[in-house]
Amino acid sequence: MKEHPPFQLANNTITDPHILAVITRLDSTRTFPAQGSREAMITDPAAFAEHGFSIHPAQGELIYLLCRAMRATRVVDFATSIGMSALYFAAAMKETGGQVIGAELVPEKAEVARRNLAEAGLADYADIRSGDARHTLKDLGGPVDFVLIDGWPGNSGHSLAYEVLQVVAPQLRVGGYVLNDNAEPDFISYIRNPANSFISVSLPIKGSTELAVKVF
Ligand SMILES: C[S@@+](CC[C@H](N)C(=O)[O-])C[C@H]1O[C@@H](n2cnc3c(N)ncnc32)[C@H](O)[C@@H]1O
Repeated sequence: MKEHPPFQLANNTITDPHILAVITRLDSTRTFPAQGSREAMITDPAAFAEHGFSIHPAQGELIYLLCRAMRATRVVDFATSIGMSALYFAAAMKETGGQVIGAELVPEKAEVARRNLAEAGLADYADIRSGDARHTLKDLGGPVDFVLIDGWPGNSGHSLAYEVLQVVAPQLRVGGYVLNDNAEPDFISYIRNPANSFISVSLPIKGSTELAVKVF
């Protein structure tokens, strides 16, 4: 996993000191598992409960800015892990009066995420669902404005990113965004095929970050 410049408070997106304190703590305490652990990641995500694998600040700020720009009120965080991406989403939801729906398979991680959101004063703006996202995200309660697909190695023919996209894309409104970390090949070929109702760009953030918008 690539290192990135330390988190800086140079931008003017999130200014609440409680939220920034939690983001800064999570960013400065990242841990990375040993190389070659992909097999174990597929078979036992719980073995990685100590590792956040969190999005980088530039991705978080982009999420925050776009959610504010579109006045998003129902957004999805797959997956939540210990809550870094959920913090950026929930910070935006605090301003728009909305809610982030998070999905996390490992219960200990979901609990840590809830604690981090509470410490940031954002508990009221987040619904973190424990369990397999392919089930917990089936009913999002209405049209969704923004989805993060920050996945995990899958154990079937398709990546988890692709499979979760199939669950959430029908619930995304036209004009809604999908942001993807990890660039899973089957996900990328699906989202870049205009017949699938998306147009998409690859942004040079953390290697490559795919940003797509649903156009019909
Ligand atoms: C890359 S991390 C997410 C990081 C998070 N977005 C952040 O910024 O902190 C991927 C997470 O997916 C979780 N996961 C793996 N399989 C899952 C599944 N089927 N449903 C929900 N979460 C899953 C893992 O436990 C891991 O915490």
